[in-house]
Amino acid sequence: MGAETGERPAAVHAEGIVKRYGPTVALDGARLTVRPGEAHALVGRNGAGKSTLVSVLTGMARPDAGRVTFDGAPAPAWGDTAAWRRRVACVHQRSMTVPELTVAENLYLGRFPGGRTIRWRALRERARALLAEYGVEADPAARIKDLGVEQRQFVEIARALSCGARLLVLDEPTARLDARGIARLFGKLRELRDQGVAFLFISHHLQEVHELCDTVTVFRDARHVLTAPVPGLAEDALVAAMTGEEAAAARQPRAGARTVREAVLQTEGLAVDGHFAPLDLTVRGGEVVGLAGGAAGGGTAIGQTLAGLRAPDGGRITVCGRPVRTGSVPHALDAGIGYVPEDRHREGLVPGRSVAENATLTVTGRLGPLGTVLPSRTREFARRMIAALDIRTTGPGQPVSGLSGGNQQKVVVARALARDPAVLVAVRPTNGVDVRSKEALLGVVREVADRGSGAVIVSDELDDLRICDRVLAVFHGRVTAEFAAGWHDHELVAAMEGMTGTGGPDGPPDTGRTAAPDTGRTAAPARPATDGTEGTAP
Ligand SMILES: Nc1ncnc2c1ncn2[C@@H]1O[C@H](COP(=O)(O)OP(=O)(O)OP(=O)(O)O)[C@@H](O)[C@H]1O
Repeated sequence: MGAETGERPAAVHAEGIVKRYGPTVALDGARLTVRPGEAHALVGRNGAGKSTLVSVLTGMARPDAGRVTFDGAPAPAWGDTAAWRRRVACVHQRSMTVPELTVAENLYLGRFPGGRTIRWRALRERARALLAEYGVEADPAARIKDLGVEQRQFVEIARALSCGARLLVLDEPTARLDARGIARLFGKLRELRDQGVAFLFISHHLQEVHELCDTVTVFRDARHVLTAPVPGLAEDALVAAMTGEEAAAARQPRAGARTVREAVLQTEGLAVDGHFAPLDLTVRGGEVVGLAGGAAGGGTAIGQTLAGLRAPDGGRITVCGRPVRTGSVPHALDAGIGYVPEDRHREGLVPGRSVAENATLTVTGRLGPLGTVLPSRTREFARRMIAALDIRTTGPGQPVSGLSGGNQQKVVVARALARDPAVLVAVRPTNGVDVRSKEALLGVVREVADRGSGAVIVSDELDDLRICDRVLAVFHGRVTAEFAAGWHDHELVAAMEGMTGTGGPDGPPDTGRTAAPDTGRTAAPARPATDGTEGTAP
């Protein structure tokens, strides 16, 4: 924001922050300064201390040492929640709304106007006015659980800012949004910034940092290592600061020529009304197949149906030629389908259990004993996975609740691999995982296929799809095009958004994530898929 705000005290300034969790030093003398009206990114590898700093800056965690000021004034007293809320607003990695309550109730949770007697009609009217003030389209009477991720986040932003704060902290807000949702979120953030709101934005998507932020701070191993203006900062330099290594050439495993074996997974006419049309899919051993599409495209529902979490309205699934009873998680598991869910919090982990236990528990084993897996094998498998997936933990015995978000996601992937699945079905497997760990994780998926299993990756992340031998674009629940390895980003992005067979040869620059829909792209023609099983790139 330049000279006019340069003299003003920082929106938030933190220095010398130390935070320990038992033997883990989550922050070690960390510092950060966000200027008024600034869009400031905070990046770093999984476990670098970003979310811990967010907790300290929002009054949710008490640092062991250090100082925080807002607008030059000392941070509120520990425990004075209302005072913290007036200083800083926060949208967390995990939704802090109450799903069963209405939008209006959530907006005024813990601060119902009018004292003890709640006047519901007046509350809804107030909520309506508040939502309108922040340009949020949501019905105050709707239950939060019936809203999409994006609307829920906007409600959280409105709630957070309505307490008077001029500083908004967003911890991985784009992790569960598709390209259109991200474009709308960024539009809203830019509007808020024009009104003088500063924000601290945490993301593993470096192109989002470039798109939205003026300044970036890098944390590594619990410490501040760099603060620099975003324009002119090369991505290599940013990654080097995050990893402490010289930037390596892209090591992303890519699909290549492979031995493709017999079919490990087949679906015939598999369909869920309102989610996806009859799907005939064949995945062979040695093959990684991508289902490319945004969150609402139907890919997630396909993944859930394959995993037995959803009962299909029609169709069959076979694994290695044997029929699988659909709509049953135990049968899918027994048949050899390993599953990485999109939402690690809801479908993923048992927080109180250790990394080793979680890595070997099956979904159905959640409440029961560890089944046939012996503890020593459990630990051994966990050790191998900790190394292969680069999980930052004090050891296999650490409870997963003590792991950072990205490291928890890696445990979910480890668990899906524990049973040596015939086919691995992974929905957005690198969600929340840092740039370097992403390479390791995708490399592991590639190896699983190279050893003879099949894999299906459901994602709209181009990096996830790059390791696939072929990619089927899914739009509005239908496979609309098929691409062999070697596709161009712009043609796949266009197909994911339902644009098949339009435009000319030039596309938007490759960004790694599907571009927002308003980037003015033109797409190369994609060949429409026939049955979703065979095909070549256009
Ligand atoms: N409640 C907790 N108990 C024990 N250890 C914790 C707890 N919260 C965080 N840690 C540890 O502190 C370190 C920093 O974690 P933090 O969540 O701040 O990382 P992060 O940079 O946000 O990572 P990610 O990108 O994966 O979200 C990690 O080693 C983590 O295991």
